[in-house]
This record gives sequence, C-alpha cells and structure tokens, in this order.
Amino acid sequence: MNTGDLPVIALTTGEPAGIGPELAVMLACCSPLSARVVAVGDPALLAERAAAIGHDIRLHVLAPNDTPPAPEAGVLPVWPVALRAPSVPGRLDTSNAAYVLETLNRAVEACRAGAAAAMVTAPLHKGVIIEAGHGDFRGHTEYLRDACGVDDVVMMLATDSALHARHADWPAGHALRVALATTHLPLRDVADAVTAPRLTRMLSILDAELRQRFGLPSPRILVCGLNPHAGEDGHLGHEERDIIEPALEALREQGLSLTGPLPADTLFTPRHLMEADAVLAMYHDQGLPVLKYAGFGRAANITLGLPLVRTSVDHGTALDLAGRGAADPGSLRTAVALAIQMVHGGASSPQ
Ligand SMILES: NC(=O)c1ccc[n+]([C@@H]2O[C@H](COP(=O)([O-])OP(=O)(O)OC[C@H]3O[C@@H](n4cnc5c(N)ncnc54)[C@H](O)[C@@H]3O)[C@@H](O)[C@H]2O)c1
Ligand SMILES: N[C@H](C(=O)O)[C@H](O)COP(=O)(O)O
Repeated sequence: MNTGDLPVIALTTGEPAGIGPELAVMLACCSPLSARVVAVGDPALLAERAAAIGHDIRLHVLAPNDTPPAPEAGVLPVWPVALRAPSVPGRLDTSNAAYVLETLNRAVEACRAGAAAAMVTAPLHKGVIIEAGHGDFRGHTEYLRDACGVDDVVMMLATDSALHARHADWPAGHALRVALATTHLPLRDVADAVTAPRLTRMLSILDAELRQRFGLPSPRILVCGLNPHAGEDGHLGHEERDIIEPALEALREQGLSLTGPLPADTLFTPRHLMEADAVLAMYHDQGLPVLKYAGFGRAANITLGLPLVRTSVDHGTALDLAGRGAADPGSLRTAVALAIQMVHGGASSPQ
C-alpha cells in the first residue's frame, strides 16, 4: 500500500497534566504503525514533554485541512489546539478542561468530515472536567455518544490476543472482550439501570458491531448475572429471573447467540471465556478488573455504536507518572493497532 493511502488516525492527547502527551511522543518514536497518526493537542506542550522525557522528536504542525504526511519514526504531525493555561505534570487545572474537550471535538469533526478514518483517545481526567463546570460529564464514551447524536453506545475493552498464549488451551488469536451494560454509574444506581430495554439495546449494538467491525459472522456472547450466583434462583436477587432472562430469551428468538445469565465469578474462567467472543458484564467493576488483570497495558477500550471508529487506552491519566517517561505506551499502541483493524473492517483482535 502507498503510504499516502494509509488511514489517518486523530490521536487526542488527553489531560495535559497526565501521561497522554508523553505517550503520544513515545508512540511517534516507535517503529511506525500502518497509519498516519496525527496528535490533536498543543504543540508546545508536546515539545516540552518530549524534552522532559528525553525524546528527540520533530513536530510537524499542520493546518486544519493539511493532509498528514507518511509515517516516519521520530516525527509527530499535530493538529494544533491551544492550552488554556500552562500545564505542570501531575497538577490538574480546571482551566484546561475546555482544552481537553476541544481536542475531542476536533477529532470528532475530523472523522465526520472524512479527514480522519478513526480517533484514538489518550486518557482524560473526569473529575477535573466535572469540577470545571461540566457537571454531566462522565467520560469519553458518554461524551462521544452525545457529540455524535446517538442514543446508545457500548463500552467494550479487548485484550491483545497474543497475551493469552500462556494458557495452554487458549485458542490462538482469541482476544478477551468485555462489554458493559452500564458504564460510569455509582454502584448504588446500577441495579435500577439494569432494565430489559437497556439490555436489549446494549446486546443489539454489541452483536451488530462484533459482526460489522470485528468480522465475526455469528458472535457468541456470555452475559453475567447482576447478583451473587446469578440470583440463586431468586433467593439472592430477582433481576436475573425477572429482567435479564426474559430480555435474553427475546433476543435469542431474533437469532443472537447468548448464554446466561451466568454467575459472574465462574463465567470469568478460561473454560467459558475461550468458547465466547465477548462477555457482557452488568457494571464497570464487575467486568473491567478481570480484563485489566488479564491484559493491563496490552488492551484497548472501544466505543461501539458510534458513527465513527473510536478506541482508547486501558488506563487513566497516571498523574503519579506524568512527565517522567516512566509510563508504558503499550496500551496506546494496542489502541491504534485496533483502530486500524477496525477501519479495515475486520478486527478479530488487536495485534
Ligand atoms: N481512557 C481514559 O480516558 C481513562 C481510563 C481510565 C481512567 N481514566 C481516568 O484517569 C484518572 C485516574 O484514574 P485511576 O487513578 O483510577 O487510574 P490510572 O490508570 O490513571 O492509574 C492506576 C495505576 O496504574 C498506573 N498506570 C496507569 N497507566 C499506566 C501506564 N501507561 N504505564 C504504567 N503505569 C500506568 C498508575 O501509575 C497507577 O498506579 C481518573 O480521572 C479516571 O477516571 C481515564
Ligand atoms: N472505564 C474506562 C476504564 O476504566 O478504562 C475509563 O474510565 C475510560 O472511559 P472513557 O473511555 O469513557 O473515558
């Protein structure tokens, strides 16, 4: 393929006080991936963090309509967005919340205008954006849902399949994928949010996107229960019997391959997981600790249901590491690789 034909990926550099800017620099210094990755952020910030971590990099600042150049190790093209205030590693500043949101808006615009084929996001800090006055902000997932004008999206994290080779029986090339029925909700509110209409929408998006974007013709999905032991026949909670089972039964009649609701503790064992293409967990900390235990640093976060391809890292802003060059860029590389595969329509697993 001509390098001029490689897909353009808009990489938002995230919270400026976190590790996002230096991860973008590290990515540009590695051997190039099969894409033209353009950082969306402040060029002076990127230059400062490159110097702080001792990376020799050349920034190629582009005008909004400039075509990004072919990938070259040590060169980072940038669509510039100006910081609102100087940023110190590790020190959050509400003044820069508008900057972070502007980088997201710019990447969405680039995707929607066809200037980028996908967006990849470095981590942002939810709390500082909320404190800056965006009280409804919950995370990229919800923000991009609203920015793209869709009603529902699904958060799914996937590991790089090569990781699981250590399990003797694990099928080669089989990634662990965990999607969530609810995302950034207080645990107190989760049970009320697990409704049949929500499960129907989430599973329909998950099934459709696994087919369309991951090249899986008949996705096999395991569904967790909400309560211990999936409710123990109604003795430890009724949501499985009254809500989850009827929703799954109706979807099975439409042809979805769904198993569950299963007790989440034993669902997350290799015997079940290697027979499935994805798991739907009922809430954030039911599913993500397992995924991150299996693949932290070699996994990516994907937003399903958007009219664009968006992937992200599996970690947060790591303020404790910012500006030191100690952060691992592995998840960012996984996220970019996965976005490239999704653009090409067949991401059976990130490489
Ligand atoms: N994609 C995202 O935007 C994203 C993802 C997760 C968390 N967050 C946000 O990040 C903020 C901080 O969250 P947190 O403290 O729970 O999680 P965190 O991932 O920032 O940090 C958890 C631990 O992992 C370490 N760590 C994180 N990334 C690393 C990397 N690349 N290399 C090496 N070590 C790494 C940190 O040093 C820390 O010890 C919160 O506001 C959270 O909401 C954002
Ligand atoms: N739930 C994600 C995780 O734990 O990795 C993270 O908070 C990022 O979510 P967004 O992509 O919605 O910001």
